[in-house]
Amino acid sequence: MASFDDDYVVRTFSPSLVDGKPDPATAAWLAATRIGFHEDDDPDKIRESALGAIDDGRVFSGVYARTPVAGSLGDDWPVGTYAGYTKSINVGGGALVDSYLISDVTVRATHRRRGMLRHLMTDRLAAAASSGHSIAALTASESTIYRRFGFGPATRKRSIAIERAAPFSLLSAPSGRVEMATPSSLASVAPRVFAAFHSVTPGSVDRQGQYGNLYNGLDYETAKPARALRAAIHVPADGGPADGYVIYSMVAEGSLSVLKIDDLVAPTRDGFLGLWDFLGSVDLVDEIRWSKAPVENPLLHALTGSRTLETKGESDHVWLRLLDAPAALSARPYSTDGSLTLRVHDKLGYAEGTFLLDAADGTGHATRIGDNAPAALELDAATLATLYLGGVPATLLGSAGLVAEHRAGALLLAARLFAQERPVYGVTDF
Ligand SMILES: CC(=O)SCCNC(=O)CCNC(=O)[C@H](O)C(C)(C)COP(=O)(O)OP(=O)(O)OC[C@H]1O[C@@H](n2cnc3c(N)ncnc32)[C@H](O)[C@@H]1OP(=O)(O)O
Repeated sequence: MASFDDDYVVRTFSPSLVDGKPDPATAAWLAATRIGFHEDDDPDKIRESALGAIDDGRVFSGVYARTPVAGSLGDDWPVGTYAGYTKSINVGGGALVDSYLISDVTVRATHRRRGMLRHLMTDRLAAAASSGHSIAALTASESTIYRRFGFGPATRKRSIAIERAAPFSLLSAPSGRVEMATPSSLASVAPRVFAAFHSVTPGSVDRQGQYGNLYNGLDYETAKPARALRAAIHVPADGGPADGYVIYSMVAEGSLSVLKIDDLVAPTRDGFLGLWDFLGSVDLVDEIRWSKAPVENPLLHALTGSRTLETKGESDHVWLRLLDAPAALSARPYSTDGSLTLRVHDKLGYAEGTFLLDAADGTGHATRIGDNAPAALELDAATLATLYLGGVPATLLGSAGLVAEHRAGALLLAARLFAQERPVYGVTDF
C-alpha cells in the first residue's frame, strides 16, 4: 500500500510578492484555502491575504500531490493548507505570552479524511514546541475537530441584537464624550486603543496586519474603500487620547434599519459605556447588532430596558493548546494562594504527566513531578487548556465530567486559583 510520502510532499515556505503581486506558490496556496472555505477567487482578496500574511510573518505549509491527475489542479496547488505564526495572547494580569497561532487549515474535498490535517497538525505543533512556544491557539470552523489534538475552547463570543423602538439610555451616565470620526482617521487611534484593550483583557489575541485595512476605512478583505463604514471615538473626561472606538455600518433589511457593529474596542468602562450611549442615541435605527459581544456583558446591566437585548447566538471563539505546561502555567497570575497537583493525559505527549502548581501572592510556579505523586485533579490536555485561561471555572468543568477530583475541595480551589480579574474575552478573529 502506498504511504503518505509516496503520494504527497509537504512544502513549508514564507509567502512573498513579485512586482507587488503574490508569487505563484503564494497565490496558489491562498487560492486553495479559498476553495476550502467556499470563498471566491477574487485576486484583490488573494493579494490582501498575501500582504497580511507577510505582515504577520506567517509560514505556509502545503501538502502537494506528487502526481496530480491530468486535467485537475496542477502540482503547484496544495491539496492541504496550514498557516502558523506568532502573536501574543493575554493570559491574565497583563502577561502577554507569544503564542503559536494556526489559521487557514483546509484539505481539498477530494483528499479529505486521509490524515492530511493530522499530518500537518502533528508536524507543525512539534516544530512550534521545539521553537519554544508554550501555547498554541486557533479558532475552529467546527467544534468537533480539535480536541483530539489537545485544543480546548478557552474564550467565547456572543451575537447580540438590541431592538429599539426609540433611542435608548443607560442607567449610569458615562463620563467623557463621543465624537464621530472618518473611518480612515482611525489609523492613528485604533492600534493604540486595541493595544490598551489587549494589555488588560485576559483571552485577547493580538491582531493580524490585515486589521489595518479596517482602521483605514477600507474593506478588510479587498482594501477597496468601504464607503458604508462609519466611525466614532470616545474621549475621556480629562481630554486625554481616545479610549474607545466603534466602526459600524447601516444595513437595510426589508423595512428594518440595522446598525451593524463591525468593530468595537474599548478598554475602559467609560469608553465602553460611552460608545453604547452614543450608539443608543443614533436616530433612524430599529436594531443594533454586534457579533463579538462578551458573554459577561456590562451593557445588559447598564441598559434601562435590559429585555431589549437579545442573545442571538453564542459560540466558542479561541481554542488553546498547552505545548509546555509548566512554562504556560507559570506565566499566568493566580487569584489566591494554594497548591494543586494536576495529572494530565495528552495523546500528543506535550502536556502528559503530573504537575505541581504552587501559587502565592498572585504568581504561580509549576513543575513536572513524578507520576507516582497523588494528584488532586485529573484531566486531559484539552480540558487543561480550557481551565488554563480561567474563562470556565474548574467546578463547572468538573460538573461536565471533564475533571476528576481526587482530593476533596480541589475543584473549588482550582476555580479560585484560575479565576481572572476581568472577564475572559477577545475581539480578534484569526
Ligand atoms: C484552524 C482552522 O483553520 S479551522 C478551519 C478548518 N477547515 C475547514 O473547516 C475547511 C473545510 N474542511 C476541511 O478542509 C477538512 O475537512 C478538515 C481540515 C477539517 C479536515 O481535514 P482532513 O484531512 O479530512 O482530516 P484528517 O483526515 O487528518 O482527520 C484527522 C482527524 O480529525 C477528524 N476530523 C476531520 N474533520 C472532522 C470534522 N469536520 N469533524 C469531526 N472530526 C473531524 C478525523 O475523523 C480524524 O480523526 P482521528 O484521527 O482521531 O481518527
